Amino acid sequence: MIKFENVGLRYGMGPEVLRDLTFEIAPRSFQFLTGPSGAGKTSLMRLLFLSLRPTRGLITVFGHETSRLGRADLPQLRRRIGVVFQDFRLLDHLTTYENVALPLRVVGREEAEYRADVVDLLNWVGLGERMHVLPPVLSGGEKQRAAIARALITKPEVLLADEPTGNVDPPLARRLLRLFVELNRLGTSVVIATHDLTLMEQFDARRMILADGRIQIDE
Ligand SMILES: Nc1ncnc2c1ncn2[C@@H]1O[C@H](COP(=O)(O)OP(=O)(O)OP(=O)(O)O)[C@@H](O)[C@H]1O
Repeated sequence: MIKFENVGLRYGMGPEVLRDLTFEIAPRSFQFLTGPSGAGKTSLMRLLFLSLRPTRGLITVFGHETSRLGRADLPQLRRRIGVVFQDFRLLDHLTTYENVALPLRVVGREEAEYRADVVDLLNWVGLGERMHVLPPVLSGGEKQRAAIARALITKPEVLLADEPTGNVDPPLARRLLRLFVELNRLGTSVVIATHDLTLMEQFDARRMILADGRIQIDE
């Protein structure tokens, strides 16, 4: 569903930070993306989300070779990919409920039609009681779960999460992992970028390991 062939990336005139990446993200698959700090995990996540273009090689997303796509084609493909950013990116003037509902609102859906789905999802991530508060009042773990719910509300085919357990304590990290595993069982492909070894030890999944700009895959 996402395919990289000999992909390379450099920023400006700098050295290549990613080199010769060839791999696939299969439908319904689960993988950890790992590697030392600065190895390029965030850069690779941005390539997967089409917010960066590779400097060489081919990236094919849902059957579309991305170098042939114009800017106007990207939003439609991106809607099929959910992303949880390291810094959550919640809007502080909207409630938790409104933040999660936002991706539906921006595509013109009526609230009456989606309200129950948003409430169900908030309950699923354990934020049912917190849906009417503003993000500044949420704890780090609650913000994380709100960001996950917002990424999932459009029922994406792939979920990308960058260090989703970076700001939470170990019991909550385990809970978030269970949430991702459950999501994967329901059919979504999951890519979790993390350097948290304890997290990876809790679930036997494919590991994509970045080092010196190259990728090694442990199936
Ligand atoms: N916008 C940018 N401009 C120039 N260089 C960048 C930019 N973003 C990242 N880099 C460089 O690319 C390399 C990979 O960075 P990236 O943030 O992708 O790594 P990472 O594995 O996510 O690191 P961390 O685990 O510390 O978040 C680093 O050498 C970084 O300095």
